[in-house]
Amino acid sequence: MTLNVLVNNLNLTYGSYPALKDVSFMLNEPKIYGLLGRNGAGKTSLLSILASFQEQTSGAITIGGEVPFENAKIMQDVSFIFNKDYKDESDNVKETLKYVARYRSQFDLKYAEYLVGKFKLPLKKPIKEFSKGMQSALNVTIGLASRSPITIFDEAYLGMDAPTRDIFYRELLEDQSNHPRIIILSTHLVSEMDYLFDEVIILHKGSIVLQEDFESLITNGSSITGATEVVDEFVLSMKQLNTQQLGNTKSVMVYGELNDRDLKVAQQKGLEVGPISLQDLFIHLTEGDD
Ligand SMILES: Nc1ncnc2c1ncn2[C@@H]1O[C@H](COP(=O)(O)OP(=O)(O)OP(=O)(O)O)[C@@H](O)[C@H]1O
Repeated sequence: MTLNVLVNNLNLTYGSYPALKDVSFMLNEPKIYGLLGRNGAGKTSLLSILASFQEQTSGAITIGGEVPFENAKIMQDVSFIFNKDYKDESDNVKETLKYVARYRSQFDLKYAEYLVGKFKLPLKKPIKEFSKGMQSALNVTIGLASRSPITIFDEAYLGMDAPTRDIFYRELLEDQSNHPRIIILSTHLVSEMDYLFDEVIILHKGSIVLQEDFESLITNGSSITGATEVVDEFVLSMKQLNTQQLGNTKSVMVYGELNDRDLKVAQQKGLEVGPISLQDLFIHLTEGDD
């Protein structure tokens, strides 16, 4: 079952500070959505509204057609995994998993135990004595094993070392292919995680600046590099995203599919045509006046 998420002209202000400005989007397929944004862009604010942790100032949000705030039925179907503070948590992994299994109807305890083994988490040690990375691994275990129709990971990898993050990413892809649901991953680690995303949403200063299918985003963007005057002429009528100049060599990021003729002309003129990365695009779309 896929619950769709509809967000319409959502605003959130803290005092007079506008943290979210007219945010609208729709998630209606069981996919992995990458939510990208720089520090303070509003990712956690947005995700905490989706998870009913707080209410918006104005605008509408529905999950499966229902308003999620203080809605016990919808809250059952949404898991929000964030960097929880476990400093007072004297329960161990075993007790914690048992507790979660009691209130998450789709929780797969066997799978959770398998993940605990993969992450090599001690079963009997109190969680407050775990390292930051171990606590994150436990959070991820709970998030994956809950199998909630809407699962949100808000920078869930914090403190994990590279091999541990790799286990997280592999398990995420494997479990998503067996149990498709709406997964939202908020992250700064764009180049490391881009292959996980089916769709990308970029939030900048509280507003959505892009929502696009990852494949088409990457195939529609190119970088054109060569002698400045030749590059300038070639990209003249194209949508230009970013420019870098090094001596007389220029590199321009363009958006819009290049046809065979364009590619032939580029070759004849000695231009190098390369792919763009999501990271390049992210940097470009979120750079600016700071
Ligand atoms: N409780 C709060 N009171 C006042 N301002 C807040 C509060 N929570 C967040 N903000 C502000 O709202 C803006 C968005 O914060 P938010 O935590 O949503 O961003 P983020 O994209 O998750 O950032 P990061 O990537 O650094 O975690 C920031 O300017 C932040 O200072």
